[in-house]
Amino acid sequence: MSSIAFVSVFKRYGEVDAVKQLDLTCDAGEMLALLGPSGCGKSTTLKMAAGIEAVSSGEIYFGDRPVSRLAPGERNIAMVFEDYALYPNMTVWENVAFPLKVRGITGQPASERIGEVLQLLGLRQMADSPVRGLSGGAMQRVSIGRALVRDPEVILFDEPLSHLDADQKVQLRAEIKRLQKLRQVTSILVTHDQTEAIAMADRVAVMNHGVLQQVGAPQELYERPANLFVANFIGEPPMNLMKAAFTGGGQVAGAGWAATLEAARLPVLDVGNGAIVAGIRPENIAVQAPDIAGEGRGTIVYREPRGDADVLTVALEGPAGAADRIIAEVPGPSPWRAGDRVSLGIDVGKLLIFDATSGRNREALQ
Ligand SMILES: Nc1ncnc2c1ncn2[C@@H]1O[C@H](COP(=O)(O)OP(=O)(O)OP(=O)(O)O)[C@@H](O)[C@H]1O
Repeated sequence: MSSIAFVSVFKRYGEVDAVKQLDLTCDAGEMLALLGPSGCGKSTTLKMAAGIEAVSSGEIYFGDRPVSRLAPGERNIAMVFEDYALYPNMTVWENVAFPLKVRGITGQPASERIGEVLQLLGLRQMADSPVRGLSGGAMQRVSIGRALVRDPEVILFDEPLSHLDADQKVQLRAEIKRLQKLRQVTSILVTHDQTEAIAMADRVAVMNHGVLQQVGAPQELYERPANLFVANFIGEPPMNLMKAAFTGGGQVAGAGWAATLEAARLPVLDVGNGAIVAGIRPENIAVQAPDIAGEGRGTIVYREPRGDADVLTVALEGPAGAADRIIAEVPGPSPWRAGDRVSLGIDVGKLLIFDATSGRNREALQ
């Protein structure tokens, strides 16, 4: 078991900088998710760890060992791909046996390991079935079995759940997490799906345009996003992000709302007069009767019932009519309907302040 460290890694494809100045470590035994929109450089990062793509500059270490000049076969990694990459005419057993066979491990030692892995993955009953004809979930289990069977130093998961239906996704992500923890295999997971990253990974690295934006535990990214990109990317419905300004006395105001921040936060937040953006998550806004004092008033323009929650879009009442719209998420079913006039109570302790130009969270640690 070893860590994986990217040190000042760049990857250029001609004119395109796919990965820029990446400094990132996946600790030994950890599962680290690389998360970001299409084209952000997450697959390229994974391919460089695998040795499928060469780094343009910088170094990748497995533990203390620099690996960036080693061929994939010399790195002791296993990969799990989104399209399973199995041999369809071989049986489940034969597919899992394959990596051992190519390394000359056969007979009793191989059978024991294959049997154990099939047991772990609940595949014992289908050992003799051809892979062709299995469900997507079962196929992906087989490819996980094939990855685990030879105890690799590192497993690289490339969008492993993207072809599965919702039920299988939920089941398999729990399964992968369980096995990864049980075997303590250092793992990197590439995904564009934040639910998947948050459910499976110990830490999540968010990338955009080839640049690492933030790395941290899921809760950390959610509660203390380092910048506007992460704030907007993590969370559904997304964080409300509104142009705002400090108006004196610790008060921050936008179009149709105003909140007073705790004095202790002001030395870090109310600095200079650069433009700011205020951020608040929908669940940190209370929706109440219009006569109750709050941080703003408005009218519900849209209500989306989600069973256990209602997502309410509120058009605030602004001085010049051009006020913000705020999304609030309240426990459901709620009494609120489109057309209701309401008062909004913002949980000011959860209100974040970002520099509008750099996008940086003024309270970010990194
Ligand atoms: N072989 C290649 N040749 C040229 N450009 C490439 C190549 N592979 C990737 N790129 C470019 O590098 C950038 C990063 O791509 P990458 O596939 O790593 O992103 P990604 O976040 O994994 O996206 P996706 O989820 O769509 O795979 C993109 O601009 C992409 O077009």
